[in-house]
Amino acid sequence: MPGNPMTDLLFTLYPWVKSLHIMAVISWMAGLFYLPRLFVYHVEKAQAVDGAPEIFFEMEEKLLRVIMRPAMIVAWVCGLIMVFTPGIVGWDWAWPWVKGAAVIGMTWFHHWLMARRKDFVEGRNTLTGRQYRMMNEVPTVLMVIIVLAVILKF
Ligand code: HEM
Repeated sequence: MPGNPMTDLLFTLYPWVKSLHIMAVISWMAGLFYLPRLFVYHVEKAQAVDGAPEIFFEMEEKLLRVIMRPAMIVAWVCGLIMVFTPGIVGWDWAWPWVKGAAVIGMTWFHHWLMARRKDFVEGRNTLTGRQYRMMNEVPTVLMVIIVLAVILKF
């Protein structure tokens, strides 16, 4: 639809929005990979050292609030702007649906981590280091699915 000012604007912005999307996704993923690792050491090591649990609380809270939440919001906003840019997403293909499902899974995982942080703060964490190590594979698997979906466009 050339000539429509809104469409023209979305086309002009598209490479910039995509760049911002990828920057946000990198930052979000960094936290999604690292926070479960912090939980592993929080469970297994923190009790042995005076003052260590408080340091872990602060690191976990800052990572979620300062890096992960803003990055998730920017990734979603930029992703949705591209979804509404005509001609970018072909809904007849499988990849947008596969990516959409994986991205919802990634967002669920983010909220799962938030809930586990709350458990730590309230002293009612029940998961072991091994369980947190296993949950660390969730964002890895979802990332592989998402990257293959956006690159192969099956
Ligand atoms: C948060 C919700 C998300 C939405 C709504 C979304 C949506 C989109 C859309 C519509 C595109 C444009 C596709 C194209 O230009 O052909 C795109 C590109 C891309 N997305 Fe996402 N995305 C999201 C999250 C993610 C995540 C979590 C990752 C990585 C783990 C990711 C990785 C990418 C990459 C690498 C591209 C560039 C692909 C290319 O060069 O064509 N996205 N995204």
